[in-house]
Amino acid sequence: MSNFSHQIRAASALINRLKHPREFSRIPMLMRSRSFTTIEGDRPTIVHKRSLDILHDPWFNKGTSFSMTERDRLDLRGLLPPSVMSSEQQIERFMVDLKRLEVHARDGPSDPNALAKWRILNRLHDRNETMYYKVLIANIEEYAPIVYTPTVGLVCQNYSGLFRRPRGMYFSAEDRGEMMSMVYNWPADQVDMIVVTDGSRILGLGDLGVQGIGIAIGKLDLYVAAAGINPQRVLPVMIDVGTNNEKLLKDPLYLGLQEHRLDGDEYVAVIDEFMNAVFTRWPNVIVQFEDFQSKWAFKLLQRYRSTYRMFNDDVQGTAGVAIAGLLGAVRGQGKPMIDFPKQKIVVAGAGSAGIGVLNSARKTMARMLGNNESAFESARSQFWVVDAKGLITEERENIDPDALPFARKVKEIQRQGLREGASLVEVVREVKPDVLLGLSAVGGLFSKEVLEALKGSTSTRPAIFAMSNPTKNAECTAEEAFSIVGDNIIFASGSPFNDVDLGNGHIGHCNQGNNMYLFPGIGLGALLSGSRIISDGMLQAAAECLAAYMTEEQVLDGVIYPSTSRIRDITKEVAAAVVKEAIEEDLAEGYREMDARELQKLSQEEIVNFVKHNMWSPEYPTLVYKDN
Ligand SMILES: NC(=O)c1ccc[n+]([C@@H]2O[C@H](COP(=O)([O-])OP(=O)(O)OC[C@H]3O[C@@H](n4cnc5c(N)ncnc54)[C@H](O)[C@@H]3O)[C@@H](O)[C@H]2O)c1
Ligand SMILES: O=C(O)C[C@H](O)C(=O)O
Ligand SMILES: [Mg+2]
Repeated sequence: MSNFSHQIRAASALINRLKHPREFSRIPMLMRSRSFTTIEGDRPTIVHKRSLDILHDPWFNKGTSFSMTERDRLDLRGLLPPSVMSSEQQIERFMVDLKRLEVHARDGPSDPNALAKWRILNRLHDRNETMYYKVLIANIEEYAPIVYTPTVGLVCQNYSGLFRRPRGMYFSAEDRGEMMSMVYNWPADQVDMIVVTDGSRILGLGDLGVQGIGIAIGKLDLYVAAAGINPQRVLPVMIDVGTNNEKLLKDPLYLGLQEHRLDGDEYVAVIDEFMNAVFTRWPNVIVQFEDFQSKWAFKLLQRYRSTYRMFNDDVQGTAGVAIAGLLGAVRGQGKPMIDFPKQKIVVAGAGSAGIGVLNSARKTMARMLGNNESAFESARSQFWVVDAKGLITEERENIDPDALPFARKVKEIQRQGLREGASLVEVVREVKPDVLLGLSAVGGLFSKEVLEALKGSTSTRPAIFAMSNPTKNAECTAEEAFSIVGDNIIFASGSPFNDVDLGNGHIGHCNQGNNMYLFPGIGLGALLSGSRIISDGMLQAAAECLAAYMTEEQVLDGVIYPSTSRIRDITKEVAAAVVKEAIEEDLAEGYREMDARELQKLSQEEIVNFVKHNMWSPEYPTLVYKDN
C-alpha cells in the first residue's frame, strides 16, 4: 500500500475509532476457535543447577515456596526453614516489611522513604524475580513511581552508593573490538528486549554517565510488568563512552569511565559495533534507545531504523503519548477530534522529545486536513516553539536543523506582536494558546506569570502538559496549574502528581502523560509481529489505540490518560494494534509457530488473544533438574 493511501486510511480509521472507542478498546476476551500456545505453556523449566546455586539464582529461586518434593529433587532439603509457604503468604511477609515505610508512595522523591522502598524492592529483584514481578504487577500504581519515574532518577543520581550487584551489560569505549565476543558473556540464549542508554540525558537530570543504567533497568521492569516480556529475556545495557559531567569526572567513587565523552565518528563506531554484536547473537531482538542526548538521538534513529528492529522511546514513544493526550484534550473541550488542526499549541523545549512531538502532531493535523502539501504547510502555523533562547523564528542564528521546520516566519510573528527570542510568557500572552506543552527539563518554567497569561487562552478548556521528568523538573505542579489557571483545565504531567482537591466538591484530575503507556506495547507488538523494522504506521497505530482507549465520559471529566493500574491491559491493546498494522503493511514475518501466513489470517479479536497468550505472568514454574 502506498504511503499516501495508507495515511488516508489511517486518518479515517482514527476518526472512526475515536467515534467508537469502546468497541475498539474493549474487545471481548473469550477465546474463539483458534487457540494459542503461550510462550512458556505449562511446560516445566529445565534447570542445570541444584542446591544453593538454585537459591542464589533469582530466575529460578522460589525461596520458602519450594515444595517438599522440589526440595528433594533439587537438593534443597535443610537449606530452607521447614515451613512451605504459598506465594501469597510469601508476599504477605514481604509486604509487612515494605509497608513499614508506607507514607505517600506517589509523591516520589518528596517521599523521604522512596529510596528505602526502592532498596527493599531491588533486593527482592536480586533474589527472586518471579516474586518481585508479582508484587510489582499487583501494586503497579503504587510501585511504578518507585522502580520507574520519578524515583529511578534519584536512583541514577545515587548509583555509585547504591550499586550492589550488577544487572545488565556494560559496554565501554575500552571494549572496542571486543563487543562481538562480549555479548556471549550474557547467560540467556534468547533476548527479546534490550533498552540501551549512553547516560547522556537521563530524564531532566542531564549527563549521569554510567549511572544512567538505572533508566534501562526501570524501563525493562515495565516491559515485564506491563508487556509480559519474560524477565529472563530482557537485557538492560549501558554504553559508557565517558561523561561530560564534571562532578562525576572528579568523583573518586564514580563507577564509569572517567574521561570526556567520545564524539563524532568514534562515538558512532562504538554504537555501530554494539548494534552489530547484539543483532548477530540475537537477530530477533528489539532495541529501545533511551535517554540519549538530542544531538545523537535523531542521528542514531535515522542511522538504524530502516535496518534494525529499533526505536527511540524519547522521540517516538513520547510523540505517540503526546498525540493521544492532545486528541484527548480536544475531546475534553467537548469538540470533535477533527478540530485538532485548529488548536494553537505552544511547545516549550525543542530537544529530542519536543521535536518528536512537534513532527508527529503536525503530521496528524495534516492527515486530518487532507494529507497534501498545503495541509502540511497550514498545520505548521499551529505551533509556536520556545527553547532556552526564546521563541524560535527564521531569524535564529545556527538554528538546529530539526527545529527549522517549526521556526516562525518573521512577518507572521510581527503581526502577532512577537519577535525572535520572545519569552515564554510573551508568547503565551500573545498567542493565547489552547495547549501549553513543556518538554524543557526546566522545573517551574510554567511560572505564576506564565500560568496567569494562559488564563487569556481562547480555549474553553486550556490544556497544560508539564511533561518533564522527574518531579522537580516538571514545568509546574498540578496544584499550581489548577489554582492559577482555574478549575476548567486539562492537566497532564510526566511524573505522577496527586489529584487536586478543588475545594468545591470537585477534583482536578492529574493525568500522567508518560511514554510508559506506549513503549511496552510498541516493543511487544514489534516482537510478536516479527516485523524487521518499526514503521511510522506501527507507531501511529499505537498512538491511535491509546487515544481510543479513553471514553467520551472520561475525557469530558478531564481524564485523558488511563490509570497506571490499567497498564497491562492498555499494553496488550497497543501491542495488538501494532501487530495488526505490521500485518497490513506486509512487514510481519511472524513469531515462533505463528508464521506470517498464519498471522495474516487472524481477526482483530484473535490478534488480541495471540498477544494476551504470549504475555508472561509471574507464576512459579515446576523446576526439573537435568545434567548439563
Ligand atoms: N513525559 C514523558 O513521557 C517524557 C518523554 C521524553 C522526555 N521527557 C522529558 O522531557 C525533558 C526534555 O527531554 P529532551 O530529550 O527533549 O531534552 P533536551 O535536553 O534534548 O531538550 C531540552 C529542550 O528544552 C529547551 N529549554 C531549556 N531551557 C528552556 C527554557 N528556559 N525555556 C524553554 N525551553 C528551554 C532546550 O533549549 C532544549 O530545546 C526531560 O525532562 C525528559 O525527562 C518526558
Ligand atoms: O523515563 C520517563 O519517565 C519518560 C521519558 O522517557 C523521559 O526521558 O523522561
Ligand atoms: Mg526517556
